[in-house]
Amino acid sequence: MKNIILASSSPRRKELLKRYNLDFEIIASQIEERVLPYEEPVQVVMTLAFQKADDIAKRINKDAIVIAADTVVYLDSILGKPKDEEDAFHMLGSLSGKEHLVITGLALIDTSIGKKIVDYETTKVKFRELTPEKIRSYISTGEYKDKAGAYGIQGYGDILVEYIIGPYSNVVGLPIAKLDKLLEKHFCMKIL
Ligand SMILES: Cc1cn([C@H]2C[C@H](O)[C@@H](COP(=O)(O)OP(=O)(O)OP(=O)(O)O)O2)c(=O)[nH]c1=O
Repeated sequence: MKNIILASSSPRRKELLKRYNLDFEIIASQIEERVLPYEEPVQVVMTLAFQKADDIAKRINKDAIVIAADTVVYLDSILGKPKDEEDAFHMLGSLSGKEHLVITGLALIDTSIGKKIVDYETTKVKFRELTPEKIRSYISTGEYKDKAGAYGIQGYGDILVEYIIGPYSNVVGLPIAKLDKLLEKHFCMKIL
């Protein structure tokens, strides 16, 4: 069995991967996540996921498969993590009553042979019409922090969502089915 390294500081990614039949180590990448305004969201998440995986692949001195991901919310423009409560208020207000996309880039690097695979997954999420009171109540839970689009569907944020089309784990930050497919196809490995 190959060594697996999850290059992530995200507790959500760790929890999603821990459910499966896979021993892995966590080493968070230190890259500065810079989004250029003219880039397409798919390009952005794949580039950032690759930079995270590559950062760790270059720093470790052993054979391993390094897995990294990057998630953004997209509605006319890219919504990353909110800077503060006001930013979260504006983000959630702009998502109210509309469909948006959650896009996660996934990067896998096998350091033993230098193989690099980058892909992405998309999930459509429709929000309810949200009153300013509802948005404020949600923000007061504190769960908006550190999450793309200022919500977490896995927590109180579920109350904001009317429906989703596509994989749930992708919204939480690690598209498990896509990861399994890529591992199977390119690295002859399964996570279940
Ligand atoms: C939309 C949404 C995002 N998120 C999270 C997933 C990601 O952790 C975060 C997006 O930030 P990312 O920059 O993708 O990841 P991160 O900084 O948390 O972790 P790392 O780069 O070290 O891997 O938003 C949820 O947890 N639930 C949701 O419903």
